[in-house]
Amino acid sequence: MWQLLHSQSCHLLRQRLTAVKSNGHYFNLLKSKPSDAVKRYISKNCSEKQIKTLQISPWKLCTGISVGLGARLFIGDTVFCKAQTQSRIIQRRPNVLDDSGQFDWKRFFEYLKPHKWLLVAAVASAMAVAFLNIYIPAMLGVIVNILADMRHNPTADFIEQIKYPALKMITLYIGQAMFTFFYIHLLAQVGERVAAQMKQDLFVSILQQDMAFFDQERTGELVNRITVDVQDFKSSFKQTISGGLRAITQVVGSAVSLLVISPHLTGLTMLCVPTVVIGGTFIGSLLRKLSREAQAQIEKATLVAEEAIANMRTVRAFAGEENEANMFAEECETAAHLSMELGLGVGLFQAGTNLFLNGMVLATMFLGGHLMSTGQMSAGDVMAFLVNAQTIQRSVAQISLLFGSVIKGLSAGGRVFEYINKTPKMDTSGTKTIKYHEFHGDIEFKDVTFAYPTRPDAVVLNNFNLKIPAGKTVAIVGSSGNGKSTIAALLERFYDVDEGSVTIDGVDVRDMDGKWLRGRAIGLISQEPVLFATTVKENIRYGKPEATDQEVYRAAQTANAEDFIRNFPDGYDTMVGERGMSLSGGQKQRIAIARAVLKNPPIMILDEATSALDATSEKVVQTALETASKGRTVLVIAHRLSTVMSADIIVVLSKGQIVEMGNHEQLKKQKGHYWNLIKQQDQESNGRSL
Ligand SMILES: Nc1ncnc2c1ncn2[C@@H]1O[C@H](COP(=O)(O)OP(=O)(O)OP(=O)(O)O)[C@@H](O)[C@H]1O
Repeated sequence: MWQLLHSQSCHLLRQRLTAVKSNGHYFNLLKSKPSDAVKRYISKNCSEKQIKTLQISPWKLCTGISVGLGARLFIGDTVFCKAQTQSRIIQRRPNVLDDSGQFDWKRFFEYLKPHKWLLVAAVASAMAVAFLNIYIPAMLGVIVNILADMRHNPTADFIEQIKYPALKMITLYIGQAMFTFFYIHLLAQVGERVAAQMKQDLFVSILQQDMAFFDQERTGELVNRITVDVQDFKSSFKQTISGGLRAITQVVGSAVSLLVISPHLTGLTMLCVPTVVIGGTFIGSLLRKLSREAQAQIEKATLVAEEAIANMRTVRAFAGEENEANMFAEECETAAHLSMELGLGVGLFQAGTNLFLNGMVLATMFLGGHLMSTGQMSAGDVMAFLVNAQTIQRSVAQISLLFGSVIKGLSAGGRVFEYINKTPKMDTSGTKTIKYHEFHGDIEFKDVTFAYPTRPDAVVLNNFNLKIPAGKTVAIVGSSGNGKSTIAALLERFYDVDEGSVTIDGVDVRDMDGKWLRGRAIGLISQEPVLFATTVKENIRYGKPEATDQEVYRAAQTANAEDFIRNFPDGYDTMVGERGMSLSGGQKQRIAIARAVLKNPPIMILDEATSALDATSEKVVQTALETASKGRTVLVIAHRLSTVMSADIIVVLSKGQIVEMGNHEQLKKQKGHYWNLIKQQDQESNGRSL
């Protein structure tokens, strides 16, 4: 036991030590005083509260489980914001333990509302079982009294006396079995329906969030909420209603029975109830906090594994398997410790409760025996009292067991509701569309100033102005990180400009119906075409779900993809693998072009569409792009200048500002920025060929 206490306390200490890890150096509170560098690190990175936490003496932490657990529960989480050893994990959303994940009771009842009658039936059945469980001891008491009478009066007709109570008892047992079946079956229906609805709403809510939301959230974290958290919540809900409600009813009902049987004995029992309630509520709130931490840590471990598996090629290419395994092990270890702390807390609580209740049973027997000896109670009464008291004991033990599950369920539910209730910051109420025959495709960026929401201080475009005439191809070039892709993102309205406007045919994109803008008006082909793990045909059809097979084939022809698709044994029904893994870069890109062409958008954005390809594939894809772009307004974002020479207008961008503009010949003559970029790229490619 002491070892366990010691390991818990040491673990607390270790967590505090990791909090002060600076550039790979640990400041060991046990052994040394902090160096100046560490002091500087602490004062820069930790709040006053955290510094106080770090200054806790190790001996105080090691003075036993109450202090250890208490310290962990009260001050543990303040350390967590910096308590990371892997830079990848530090990037995690910082407010995972804040109040935004509070359980939304109102919303929860809204989910229950459509199934209220099923729920009422389930609850009624559970209550019926509880009442039968309360009534059965009384009947047992009657039977025991008959048996006891038989000893004193052996001539009485036993069968006659026992017949009705025994029949009643059988009926009670059958009733109990039936209602047990009903409440389990009905509850499963309510739980599954509510969970399915919550999952769907959560997914829809996530899909509607701004791009800024996805810039800071991690895929694994979001997937966890849809799967693990909803599942945990559902299990907890079912257990609470079935076990918890039944147990509470049994406690109340049995307590009433006890009162009827013997107020004296019951008085003794009731004396202890307030202590249980107050103690339970207090410890419950502490354990809930600990459970949230443990869950967050488990999720973190999952994220590490998920990221490594999703990027297996990169991991293998950098021989990073061991590193990933170590990182995962470290996160798992921390998660296991937190869960053990939770288990310890729940265990202590449950053990304490059981001990307390067993003590009560002993006291009851002692006092009951005394009342029997003075003739105030019969043997049947004492028997009924004991069975009732045991029902209470079992029920309370069950409640304390459910405790952990309720805590887990509430925090999982809180995390689900946090995202279900999250409203996107961007205003998506715009409804304007432009009729196809009125659509020209004149694009204008007017006095645009923009910084990404996740980095509001880094202004990417400052007072930026650009007109893209309808039907022309405008290429934006410039060195890396200058804001080229940002221009495309603003035209697609992935983000809203901070100042100024982006218009298409004079209509502000903020006033447009976003679905129409991205689904119909603009086709985007980016550097890394993302394909879904389905057939070639379905991937192309993603551009226009209602497209016929003939339309899909025509789009593939335009994208120069028909030949290679037909050469696959399964043709258009070939499965492309996860993210299109079983296709070459050039093939993936041409399928992406076909997908964009299928929706026949008047505007096309080609964002570094060929930059990930080798020279041969680039030529094939470039030809496909030229065919696909005919008759449309095209915005080309390019790093490689060889792909933009035929553009009508070439815009040279530097630090978010236009520094040169004209066609290839004009800019070449000017011998300015464009000329320098060409020379620079020539040198780079010569260097590469050498
Ligand atoms: N989602 C984002 N959140 C925050 N900052 C971003 C985001 N995307 C880009 N940035 C930053 O905005 C600036 C402009 O990026 P952008 O992608 O527009 O450059 P680019 O000219 O297209 O670069 P490249 O040629 O390398 O693709 C960069 O400093 C980049 O770090």
